[in-house]
Amino acid sequence: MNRSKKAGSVIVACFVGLALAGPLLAGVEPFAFDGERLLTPSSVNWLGTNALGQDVFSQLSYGARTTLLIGLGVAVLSTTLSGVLGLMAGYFKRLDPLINGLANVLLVLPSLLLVLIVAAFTSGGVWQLIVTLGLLTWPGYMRLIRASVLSLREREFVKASQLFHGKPSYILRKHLMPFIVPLLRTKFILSFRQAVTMEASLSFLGLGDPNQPTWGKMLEQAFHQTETWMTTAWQWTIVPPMLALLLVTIGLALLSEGEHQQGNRLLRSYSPSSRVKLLLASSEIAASVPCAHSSVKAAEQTQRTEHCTATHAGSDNAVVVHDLSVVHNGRTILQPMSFSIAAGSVTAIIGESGSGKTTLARAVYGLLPDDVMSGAVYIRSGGTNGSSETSGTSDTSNICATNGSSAERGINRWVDAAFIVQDPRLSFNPLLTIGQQFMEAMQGTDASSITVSEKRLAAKQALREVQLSDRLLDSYPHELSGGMLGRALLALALINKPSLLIADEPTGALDPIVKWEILNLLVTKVREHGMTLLLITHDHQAALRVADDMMIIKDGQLLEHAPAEQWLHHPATSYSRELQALMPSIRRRHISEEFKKVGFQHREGCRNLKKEQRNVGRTT
Ligand SMILES: Nc1ncnc2c1ncn2[C@@H]1O[C@H](COP(=O)(O)OP(=O)(O)OP(=O)(O)O)[C@@H](O)[C@H]1O
Repeated sequence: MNRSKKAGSVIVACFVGLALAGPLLAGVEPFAFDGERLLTPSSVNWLGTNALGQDVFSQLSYGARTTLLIGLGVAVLSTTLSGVLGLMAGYFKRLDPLINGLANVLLVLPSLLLVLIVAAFTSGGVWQLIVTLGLLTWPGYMRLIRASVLSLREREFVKASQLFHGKPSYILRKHLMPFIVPLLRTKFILSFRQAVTMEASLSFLGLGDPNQPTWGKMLEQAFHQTETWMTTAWQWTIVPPMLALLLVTIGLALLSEGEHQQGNRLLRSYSPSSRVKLLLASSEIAASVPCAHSSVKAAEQTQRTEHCTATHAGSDNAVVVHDLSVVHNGRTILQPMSFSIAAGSVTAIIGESGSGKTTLARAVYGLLPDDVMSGAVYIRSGGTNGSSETSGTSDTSNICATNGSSAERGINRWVDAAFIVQDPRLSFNPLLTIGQQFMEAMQGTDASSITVSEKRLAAKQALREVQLSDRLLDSYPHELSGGMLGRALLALALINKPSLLIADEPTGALDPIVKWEILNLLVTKVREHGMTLLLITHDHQAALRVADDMMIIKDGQLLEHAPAEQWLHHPATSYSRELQALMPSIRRRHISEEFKKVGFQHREGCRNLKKEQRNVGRTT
């Protein structure tokens, strides 16, 4: 329970206590003429007496009963109507026009006028007021709930339940209701508060129930007695009911704010982490970062240290991770780890299911909330704004540009780094065309000088690069096959030429042929543009075939981070040997042969790239 909710609960609980125990403690009826007029507070009359000689404390506590009863009654009735009618309107297409039409009629009616008329005709009876307010205040939240149900109704889990002949009542109760409970809680509190203020206003206007003591009526009586203002009597006849009304509404407001904050928790958890920053003076950061994981025995990692030292010494890192750890609800998911990824390299992260690969990728990309993540991640700035230059070319200038105040900014998603998820359908908004989503991705760049038609041209080019027709720009995601969506996502990730591309099982949902096509395309494009790839995969053979470096994760611990060939021939941990034992030996030999070829080509490519970078650096 958050602080607002706690404070609100305490205040409301105090008034519930007053409503329950107050009348017993007062010992007198609220309308009994018990003492002299306008008696000051004393041990007999705790809050003195009013101008009619009635006990103020007794009226205040009986008033709390009436107020809370009306609040509760209206909240229950209005919330039930909102929930039930919202569910029915959203789920049953035939009932929707009827319920929605009724809601529209009620929304345009002047509800305050209706309440006044009903109160005037029914002498302000408590139950009449509850029914009137309950019947008039459901449409707003009903429409919110209906909208949620309309969208939830199209989700796979609801469709699956319908296919298994789940009864509507079961689907509504089990699958849809849990989603709208937070809305109902907020609605309950808001209706309660609205009813309390409405009742007080009606009583103050003399339209409340004359047989029930209420805070509004106490105020009305006090305001109409001139002695109240001529003497100090206002201190006990006006302040207590006024304060009670104020506190109850503040308590309810705090409760609703607490609900709101709680509801936003999920949303907040997806706000970009401030621990992921742009890599600035990379050499300084790199020098302070131990390359190997501290928990790995020193003897086991001599060779790796050489590799890492070489990586740091070049200060040519695309990613530097410093003391990164992730703890979810007290459970350590990632143990502290520090490493760096060389710019332009492909690093495969492998490990068994649940070892923390996705968590690591999400932490590096800044998708985890700050409160579960500690340490820091630095990512080299990227983005060529769709130009045909390689990101390697832009990197040099970007690193220089970040040596100032702009270096403090967090990374720009899709521009400095991009994330490809296992199911491309989850990355695309189903309601926007592919083209619109490309435009959105390009907004993060320094695109003020680029016109819409130029952006569209860049998007078309990106689609062609992944062998997709540029006509797909006007298609919606559901019109594309899984393989096409995979390619489109790759094109989207490449559009700004980010310096880092994180791919979490990018081919997991595809058939073996398309899988290889996409993986090849991914690695080819990454190499072509001099980008850095962090590839999470369960396919160890594929990882060995395409990766320069391997990262082995087990139980949230970075066991090994070594060049792929070295890892293959000299695994440093028994876990790596176990993983390798699962790979067919014939394929291993084949991969080993391939390494010689691919490794040579890659080294050549890197050398050429660095030469190009130096040349561009000189000319600029
Ligand atoms: N939001 C979360 N709250 C609590 N625990 C989580 C959360 N996200 C992940 N975990 C836990 O962290 C551990 C690692 O999960 P993660 O998804 O990173 O594994 P993985 O190696 O990517 O697995 P897979 O290969 O199956 O995708 C799991 O035990 C998971 O239950």
